[in-house]
Amino acid sequence: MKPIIAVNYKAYYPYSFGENALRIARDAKRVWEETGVEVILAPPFTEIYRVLKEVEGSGVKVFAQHADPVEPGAVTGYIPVEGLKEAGVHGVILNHSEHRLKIADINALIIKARRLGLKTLACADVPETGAAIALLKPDMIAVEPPELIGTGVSVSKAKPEVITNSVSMIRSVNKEALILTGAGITTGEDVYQAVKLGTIGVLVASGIVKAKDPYSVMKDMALNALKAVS
Ligand SMILES: O=C(CO)COP(=O)(O)O
Repeated sequence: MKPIIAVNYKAYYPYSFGENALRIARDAKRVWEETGVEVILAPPFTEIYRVLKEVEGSGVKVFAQHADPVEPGAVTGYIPVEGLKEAGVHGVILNHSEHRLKIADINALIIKARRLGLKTLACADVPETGAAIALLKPDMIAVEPPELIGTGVSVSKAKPEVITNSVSMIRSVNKEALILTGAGITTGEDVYQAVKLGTIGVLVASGIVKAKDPYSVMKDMALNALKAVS
């Protein structure tokens, strides 16, 4: 199975927006072409259109960072899944630590996304909630300890047991979901360890988005992920 490098742009300024958002998209396309690794980009809502145009025709997938648990209609400022589908994204991140949702809403959003043909990447803070969310059958689950997010101290090195426990707890209730991890991932070595510990890839933000050269970081991560699965 192909490893996955998912890039959450978050809303870093100026890194996540405008020309910088496009640069990361071009870099991701290059990494996909050169390695064949599955690359997922989750830009801010405002950048979805141009990022999608930039990666068109390549294997790079574009996800939204969030969807609101609302029906389309008089819901000013909210983003229903239907709107994301119309924007052309391939999938959506749900329940990121910085944008949490109630379990009932995660369930309803996963069901709706599936009906509309969108993939779901649901996040969890600890292995136990990862397993609870696994019962809802998202396509992917990323367990990210919040205390390590944005620190540059990787879950792979600081809390490898979070990864191994996530894999065993999630697999006890769901055999299919692709399991990712994240938080503090900055190097190829972090990715190598995450995959060796049983995941199929990583969800990364600052280590790529704020890097001087996002291409070389992504490429190194992709090559290490491939080395770990071989
Ligand atoms: O929250 C994250 C990805 O969704 C992880 O963030 P960092 O990669 O910046 O630690």
